[in-house]
Amino acid sequence: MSKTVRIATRKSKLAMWQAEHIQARLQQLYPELTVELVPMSTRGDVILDTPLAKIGGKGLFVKELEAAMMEGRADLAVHSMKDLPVEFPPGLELHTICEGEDPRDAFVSNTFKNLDELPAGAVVGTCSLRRRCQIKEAFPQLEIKDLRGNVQTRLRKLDEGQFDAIILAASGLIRLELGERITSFIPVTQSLPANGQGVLGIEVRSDDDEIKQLLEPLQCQQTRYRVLAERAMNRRLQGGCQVPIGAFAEITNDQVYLRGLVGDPDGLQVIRDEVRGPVEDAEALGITLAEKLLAQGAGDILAAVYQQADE
Ligand SMILES: NCc1[nH]cc(CCC(=O)O)c1CC(=O)O
Repeated sequence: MSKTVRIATRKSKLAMWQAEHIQARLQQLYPELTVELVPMSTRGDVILDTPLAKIGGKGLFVKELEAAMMEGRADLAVHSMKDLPVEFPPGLELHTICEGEDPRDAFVSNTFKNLDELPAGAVVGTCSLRRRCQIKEAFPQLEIKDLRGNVQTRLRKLDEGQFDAIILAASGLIRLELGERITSFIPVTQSLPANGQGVLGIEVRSDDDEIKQLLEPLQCQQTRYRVLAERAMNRRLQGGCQVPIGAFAEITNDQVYLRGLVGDPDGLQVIRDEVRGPVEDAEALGITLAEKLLAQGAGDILAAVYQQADE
């Protein structure tokens, strides 16, 4: 039997690394299989000059990959869980949650050691409303400027002197073997990560039992609980991927410790709360936390953010 499995992926270096990582794991598990990559560009890769928060739109980075799967040009798609919309189109589903990389945000600078060291007026690059909100809340004297592009482009802009520091997901840098560029890891108490940060998810056709079977050994149960709790919170808040929402679940001894945050992009109003409970209740805990946040006004904050993005 010489079956071919095709992996749909974006063309960025990080996306390619992630797809190649899954390709290598499948190849190792099933030497008789031919595993191929199907690289493609998405709308999110093409529109590079507009802040992501403005173009918003759910699934900016996944629509083309999903079309390829629906049309049978690919069998699976590897995604950063963080960039995935909360819902999937009919006929497709998130099947595999792989083991996660470090979930924290990374502080990257050629001059300063961490956020606390930055002088007033220093310019920090990020286009994440979640990062912006938390930095502005704790350090209102800093200036936040939009920073777009793939990881390499962002580092180049820092090195050219356009920013005093930039914030990136640690996981992306580590995967690209750029871990030495991480000046310091930002504690989750200072920057609560995005839901699913550092985790790879694999999307497949719902009716493709053969592919699901092949992917089973790549599942990580601990990470699945984490992702279940975090995504349930986001879903209940109706948050897309470009919103100032933080969600981070730690799993220890079959217990979930889920922390959540909703704030406005300038960090003027930030709501935090947390819940704990057994892993079997991961999803319910996410919903409970979302409702606690909504009860404290998270809905109004998010509505204002969405309205601004539409203008
Ligand atoms: N939004 C872009 C994005 N999507 C996934 C990652 C890498 C981190 C991950 O695996 O979650 C990044 C880069 C970043 O946030 O710095």
